[in-house]
Amino acid sequence: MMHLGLPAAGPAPLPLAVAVSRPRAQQPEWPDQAGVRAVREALRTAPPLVLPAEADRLTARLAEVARGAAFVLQGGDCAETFTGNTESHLRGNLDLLTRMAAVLARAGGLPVVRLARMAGQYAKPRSAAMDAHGLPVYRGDMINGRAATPAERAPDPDRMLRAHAASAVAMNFVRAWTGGEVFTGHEALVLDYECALLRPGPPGDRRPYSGSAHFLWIGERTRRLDGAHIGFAELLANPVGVKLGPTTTPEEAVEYVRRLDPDGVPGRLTLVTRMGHRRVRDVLPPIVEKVTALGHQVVWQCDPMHGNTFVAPTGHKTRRVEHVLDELAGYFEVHRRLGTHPGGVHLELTGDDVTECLGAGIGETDLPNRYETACDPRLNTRQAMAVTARLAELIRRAPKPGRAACHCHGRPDRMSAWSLD
Ligand SMILES: O=C[C@H](O)[C@H](O)COP(=O)(O)O
Ligand SMILES: C=C(OP(=O)(O)O)C(=O)O
Ligand SMILES: [Mn+2]
Repeated sequence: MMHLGLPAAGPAPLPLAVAVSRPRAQQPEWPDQAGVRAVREALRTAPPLVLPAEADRLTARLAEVARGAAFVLQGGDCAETFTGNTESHLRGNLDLLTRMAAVLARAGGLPVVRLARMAGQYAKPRSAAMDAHGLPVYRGDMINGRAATPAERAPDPDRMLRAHAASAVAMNFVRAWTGGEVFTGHEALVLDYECALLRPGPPGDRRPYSGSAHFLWIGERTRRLDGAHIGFAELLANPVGVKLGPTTTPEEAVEYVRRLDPDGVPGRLTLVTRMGHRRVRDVLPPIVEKVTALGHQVVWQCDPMHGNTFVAPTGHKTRRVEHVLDELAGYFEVHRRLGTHPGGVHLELTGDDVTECLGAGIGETDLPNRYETACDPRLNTRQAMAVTARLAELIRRAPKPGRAACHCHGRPDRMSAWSLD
């Protein structure tokens, strides 16, 4: 791995058991501990879904993004489901991601790294523990069922095995359909699952690799610095991300960089900012400035979805495309002003013809027509392509790295006019 010339290899990582014994937010209350132990054992010996060398390849691709020579497009369902793990759904989402990447690659004259929220996005952090019926909330197919009955909502550890199997099927399809160069990622949420899927790297490596995905991120609800999720992410050899919501302070952001990228490996850490369209222009600049001053080559990525969710009068959780576009514009404005690379975006979208977000032909009265998401509202194809067109404009207008006054990145050594990978 390439290092930045920061102090060489930091302190040895903590033992896994110590790291994940810290406060564990958003974990299922499994009723059956013997069942959990048996599942963990089965996952420990199961084939991993991805291999260490693939994760290293992604780190190298993200290092290109970090230094301004590429762009990363991450997208897919908010929550995958077992019944939705079909050929047409996977193909629709992958094809949409590929179409979008092609437009962005042409606009920017830069390679676009495709990172699918797929083959593992089966667990959800929730705002409330109980739903309107007084039942435990749905937390993703890896944990419990969506139907509003006590039996379905009871956490079932066997679902972790089903999630692994469904992810393997999806991963097989991703590899076959795309020819192998689309990477996958999901939120590292359920620690019983993620810890059991850790695998050793090459001899001599101090850090284990995740066998569950190429890229894992820590969510806004589980990112406390003294918590188990950040402890887990610190240990990994894979590239990792952390979601930063509008309450993040610049000092906290710096601490994430120190903790999650102790060795200064370009592309190791992605900071996923999801500030909301109203806050992004105020909250993002001091964070970017303070992190930039540290000298690490992180990837900046904008998630313009999660800060822009509201409930429509119909009762549907939704998002307006215009708010998504505004947050993206704010993100580009901030990075352009500060001379940093707006390295990527992270979107919830689907190739299915859903009516979950507002805009591009979908109004409030259309929401009930095909509102199919298991959790958050996704952009449909038309909406995602509208976002892509706007992104293409923003990318075209952004100063090209190496030509602009970009004080944190070296000159890119690889500028391809048309490339998806
Ligand atoms: O995907 C993100 C979160 O899991 C989701 O927004 C939480 O939804 P909730 O606020 O309805 O619990
Ligand atoms: C839970 C998610 O986002 P956040 O942690 O930013 O709320 C998500 O990406 O689905
Ligand atoms: Mn979501």
